[in-house]
Formats: sequence, structure tokens, C-alpha cells
Amino acid sequence: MEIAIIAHDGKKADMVQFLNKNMDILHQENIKIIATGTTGGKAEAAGIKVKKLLSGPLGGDAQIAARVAEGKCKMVLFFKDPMSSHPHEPDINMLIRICDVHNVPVATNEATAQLLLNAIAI
Ligand SMILES: O=C(CO)COP(=O)(O)O
Repeated sequence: MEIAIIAHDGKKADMVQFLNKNMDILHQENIKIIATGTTGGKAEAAGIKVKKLLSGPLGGDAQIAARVAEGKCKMVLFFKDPMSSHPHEPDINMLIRICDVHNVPVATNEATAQLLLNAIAI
């Protein structure tokens, strides 16, 4: 199962903490992690094997949306920062819309991300 992780700059530290907390689930054999570029770098530094796509502002969110639309990515964990604005806001909204179009679970905050991961823990 391919899972995308994405975190805005203001939420990257929270994402790293979340990844560390959920290492057992994320290392399950059936799980593959993809990420936007900078988030992926942080995840790698935390010891997670991850396929890094472009950074968000350069099209990473759009790449993840494409994988959702193609049926490849089955879950999106997106730590959005509601307190800052982003030059690629249209891409962010597009990713969430594509998840809704294809009925793919998308968490936009940590509490929901935890519930989603708990649901796939073996
Ligand atoms: O901007 C992002 C999501 O919208 C995240 O991108 P990075 O992981 O490259 O910082």
C-alpha cells in the first residue's frame, strides 16, 4: 500500500515526531512511503525508506495527486499549516479534491493521520 506523507514547513517537526512514534506501522512490509521533496528528506533522516518526489512548491503535491488519480497512492497524510499561506495553494487544494474524487483517505492534521495509520496497523 502506497502512502504519501507531506508536511508544510511549520509542521515538519511534528511530522518527524509522528513518524518516529509510528515506526512499527510504517515499517510494515506492505507499506511504501512517498513524500514531497523536503518532507521526504526529513523522513529519510528519521530512518524511513521513502521515494522522494519534487518539493511541494515545485509540483510535489501535484505529483502525489497524479498518483492518487492513477490508483497508485492509497492514503495521504498531509500535515497542513493553517497559519501560513503557500504559493502553491492551488496544487494543495487540487490534491485534496483529487483524493475526494477518488475516495482516497486524506488526513490534513496529525490527529486524523494517527487514526488512519491505526486503521492499517497489523
Ligand atoms: O509544500 C508542501 C506541501 O504543500 C511540502 O513540500 P516539501 O515537503 O517539499 O516542503
